[in-house]
Amino acid sequence: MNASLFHRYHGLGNDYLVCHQSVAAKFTLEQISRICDRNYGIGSDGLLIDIDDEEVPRVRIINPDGSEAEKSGNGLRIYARYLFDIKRVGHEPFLVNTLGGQVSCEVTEGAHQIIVDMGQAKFTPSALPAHVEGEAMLDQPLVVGGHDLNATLVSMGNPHCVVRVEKLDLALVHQLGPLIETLAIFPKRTNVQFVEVIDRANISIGIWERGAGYTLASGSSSCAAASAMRKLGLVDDNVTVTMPGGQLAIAFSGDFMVNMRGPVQKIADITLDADCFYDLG
Ligand SMILES: N[C@@H](CCC[C@H](N)C(=O)O)C(=O)O
Repeated sequence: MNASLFHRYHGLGNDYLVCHQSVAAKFTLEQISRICDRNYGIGSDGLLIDIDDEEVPRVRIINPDGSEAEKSGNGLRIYARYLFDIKRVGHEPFLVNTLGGQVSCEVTEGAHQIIVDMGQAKFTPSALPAHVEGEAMLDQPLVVGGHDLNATLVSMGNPHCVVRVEKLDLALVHQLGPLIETLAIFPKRTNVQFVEVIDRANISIGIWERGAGYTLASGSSSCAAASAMRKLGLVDDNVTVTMPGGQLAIAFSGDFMVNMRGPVQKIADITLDADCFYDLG
């Protein structure tokens, strides 16, 4: 196994590097942050580490700031495509373990469309976790940076704060996203979505990701935003989520079981040069 081989993929412009656990083991978290840096490293919205010595494939999801995420929707679609590319799976559905629970994946349409059963959306604040009283926070007032917002808290295995707006303004996502991510009520920080409901089958979202910042798309964010709007009764069971990077199809069944379908493309295999860390000491 090449000591520094990375595989680069994107899902709607949310890009990840994938590497085997033996490659990741060579690097500190500071070095992984450097690898994800867009100016001083290869650049990516995170690193997916393939753990292949267990019965069920497992993926670890490292954000560009070195923190570890429990789950990632685009990350899971990309990991599924990677497993298909290295011929560990075929077109049959298969399981993947994450810190945020087990999911089922299926690689379809010549490997360009991936379906993931993302598990259940949960609304109890303790699931995120969030220091909020009550069984759920649904479209409740939240004042941030002098703005009166309405927020719904959702866990998809990872934490999400979904802000419903009349008109989506991406400048506000950049401005308030980092403030919401680090509010004291979220001890593990949170991902943030601003959501405009277009109609009962369409929503439009802007995303601020925990540990990564502004991203063009996010799978777990799409699931969380659609779940929040479904819980509020504003959308039906099939929802198209439009993001700056493109669209994902979200479908609900049972008690908020969430299915996600969307594309993945491979970009490159990349060999890292050790000189990348020369100035890190
Ligand atoms: N891009 C992802 C989410 C990645 C994890 C997130 N930053 C977190 O810390 O929870 C997605 O597509 O879901």
